[in-house]
Amino acid sequence: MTALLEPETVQLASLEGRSVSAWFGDHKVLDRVDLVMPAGQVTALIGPSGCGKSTFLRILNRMHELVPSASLAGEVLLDGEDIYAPQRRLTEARRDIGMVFQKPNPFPAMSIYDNVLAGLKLTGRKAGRDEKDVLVESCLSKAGLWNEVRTRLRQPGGGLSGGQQQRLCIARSLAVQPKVLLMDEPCSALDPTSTRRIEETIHELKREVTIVIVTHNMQQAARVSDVCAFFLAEQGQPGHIVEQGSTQQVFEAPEDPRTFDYVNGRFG
Ligand SMILES: Nc1ncnc2c1ncn2[C@@H]1O[C@H](COP(=O)(O)OP(=O)(O)OP(=O)(O)O)[C@@H](O)[C@H]1O
Repeated sequence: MTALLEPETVQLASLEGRSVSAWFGDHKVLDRVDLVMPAGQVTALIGPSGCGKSTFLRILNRMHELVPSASLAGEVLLDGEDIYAPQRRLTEARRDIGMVFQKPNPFPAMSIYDNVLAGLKLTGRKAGRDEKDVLVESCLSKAGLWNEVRTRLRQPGGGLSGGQQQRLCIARSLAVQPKVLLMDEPCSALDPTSTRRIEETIHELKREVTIVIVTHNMQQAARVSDVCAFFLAEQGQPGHIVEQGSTQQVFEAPEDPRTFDYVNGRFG
């Protein structure tokens, strides 16, 4: 059996969208998006509501195709390999590229311990009790939750606070050892203290997993990300990237006046 846990093994991977377009039926919502999300860095996707950030994020781990009317064009390269290539399995992309959603979604009646391990069944990996214990502790520690739950691992995940539930969901994502973690507004349902805890967790995690985060919070994008992409959908046009670059450049010296206006809160 493959060792379940190799704490010293860091698999940093880059993700790249190449000329990604997306449709719902005949409504085109993204137009030829090119974006490199560098290995071991945090990439923030920002932009007004409806400009296609979440759609782009869902394309990155093949969730977009779950919507019956949805289609797409372009490529998504994980370390240079197209996740949409015919020989690549859907489950492979979902294992390599995890997702944390806006609303924390642990299995509420399942124990904290079992919540962390919930994804393992999907990947078909088997583990003994000791191995599971090590994995649960490791993932909860990485998600910044271990000290708060170590004495109540058998209690239901639904009994945790919203912020703790979100960190539990991060731990659950980490248990299958993804190469990339996608986060779709992970703090929007949380209070400021829980938000800061998640942001600290993101800082810690980027040492071992590439992170892509959608956020409406400009301060958060500036605090957590290394790279930033500004999406916009103008006057019924499909969403596209207006500007991308280092977060410092996008926030402090944007080239496009629309970026300047957006990051300074002038619209959206
Ligand atoms: N399941 C769906 N069916 C049809 N249209 C959809 C669906 N999901 C999103 N859309 C449309 O696609 C466009 C992009 O939506 P998307 O949610 O990706 O934008 P967003 O930038 O993430 O918005 P927000 O910041 O509000 O979450 C919008 O016009 C939206 O109405």
